[in-house]
Amino acid sequence: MADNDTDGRGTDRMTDAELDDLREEIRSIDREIVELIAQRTYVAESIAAVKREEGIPTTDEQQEAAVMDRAGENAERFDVDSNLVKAVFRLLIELNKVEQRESR
Ligand SMILES: O=C(O)C(=O)C[C@]1(C(=O)O)C=C[C@@H](O)C=C1
Repeated sequence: MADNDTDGRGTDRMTDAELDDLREEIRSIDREIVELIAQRTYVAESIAAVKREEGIPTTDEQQEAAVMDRAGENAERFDVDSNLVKAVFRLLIELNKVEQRESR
């Protein structure tokens, strides 16, 4: 970052340190997100195994609708854009469906 610390109080260095800390926080959150996605995928693999044994189809539209409803409710609870959160969950469901189909 350019050194434009004109007030002589080290503001720039402070800002850099603050940004580093915040980005470290994001890095740690990103890792947790991927860990949770992996956990969700493992559980879905167990669900897929049960479905296979029982001869139940991979896709359960009612369950998908319940997941999407919950995503919307949780987004509102945490004050984030519910359409964007639902788009993320749509991708998570698709990820599981691809994996479930591949393991059939
Ligand atoms: O709950 C299930 O039956 C799942 O297989 C999990 C899941 C999901 O990712 O939430 C995936 C596919 C189904 O269509 C519905 C939901």
